[in-house]
Amino acid sequence: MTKQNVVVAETKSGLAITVSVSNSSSLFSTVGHQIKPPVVTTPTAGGYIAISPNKQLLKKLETGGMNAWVESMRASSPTHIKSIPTSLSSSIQDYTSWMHHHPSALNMFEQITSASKGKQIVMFLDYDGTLSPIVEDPDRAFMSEGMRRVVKNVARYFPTAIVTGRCRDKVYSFVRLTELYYAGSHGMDIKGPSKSSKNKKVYKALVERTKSIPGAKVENNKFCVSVHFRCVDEKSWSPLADQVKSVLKEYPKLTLTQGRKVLEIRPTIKWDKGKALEFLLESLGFANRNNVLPLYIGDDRTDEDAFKVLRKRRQGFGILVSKTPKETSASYSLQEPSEVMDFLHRLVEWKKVSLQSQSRV
Ligand SMILES: O=P(O)(O)OC[C@H]1O[C@H](O[C@H]2O[C@H](CO)[C@@H](O)[C@H](O)[C@H]2O)[C@H](O)[C@@H](O)[C@@H]1O
Repeated sequence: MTKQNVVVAETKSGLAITVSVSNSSSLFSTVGHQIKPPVVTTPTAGGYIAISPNKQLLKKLETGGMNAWVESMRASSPTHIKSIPTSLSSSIQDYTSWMHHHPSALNMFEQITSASKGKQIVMFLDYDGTLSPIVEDPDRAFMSEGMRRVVKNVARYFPTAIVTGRCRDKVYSFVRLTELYYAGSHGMDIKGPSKSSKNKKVYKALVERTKSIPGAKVENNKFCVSVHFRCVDEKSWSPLADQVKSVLKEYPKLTLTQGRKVLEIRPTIKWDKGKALEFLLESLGFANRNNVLPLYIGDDRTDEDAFKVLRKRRQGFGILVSKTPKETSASYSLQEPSEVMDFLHRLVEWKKVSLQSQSRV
């Protein structure tokens, strides 16, 4: 059984979460940043929410169902949303119905702020596709100065955390705001008993086996590895999946998830963005308080784990960033990062005004 010690520590760049996995065979075990003595938390049972789709994906790989696998890659890519209907009128109908169930957070702004009366808003923000636009080169997914300013302001009024699939250092190099909390690698930092270099081996193996596929890009996220296929010709998706499969076979402790034109290879541990959200709430002293309103804004499948947690807790709101209808557990939607920026800006202005009126009373 894998035992996880979760450590929370203040660092210059925010809050470091370290999950120490004492199972020596676990993948990507490496030394995290452990500043305070460990607060031992055994993540509760209930399982790793992303496990069933992962199992399905792996099964597809094992059974050689390459077509199904490539279908799955297509389905995870916004330009291949299966539900896009062929006729314009049914498309409009679907969109209208989806918006009815997931109205724009900008239009629902008053409802959101009135739900926060007497409560502390805690803001959780995904990075890619939420604070920065999706771009071809993952190393150039920069955040605009305007977005940085507004996030800085949000953090002046509300505890604010970035929860990302990226490694913490990398996302910090993009965001560069010391006043935020950062939860990297889908909310986990893993500390193992030894300075294992398995993650580097997996990274190198993936680089080696995908180098003949034009456009494929492998990114080392410290505890996870991303294989990007945004710039890969669709004809090569199947051979690319084949190569990823061959690496996965050598590391049975690895699991596979999908993001936006990205295959994500990560350790199988009971940790995801939902658990990270709960852990952050607890660490900030907000766990069992009903005077807290968590808001989580994200665009990716991995953000669904956090949306589900908020639904389950019947607390706060998940806001999905998407231009197209998608199955989601989020309550509200925003179309793109520029709308995220507007929403955050309005929130800051609303808070300023409410603080001013409180001080007049
Ligand atoms: O949790 P997130 O902050 O949303 O990070 C998830 C993955 O985001 C990055 O990939 C995505 O954005 C890239 C840059 O815009 C884009 O090129 C790629 O197609 C997207 O999937 C990041 O590079 C991954 O490592 C993260 O896991």
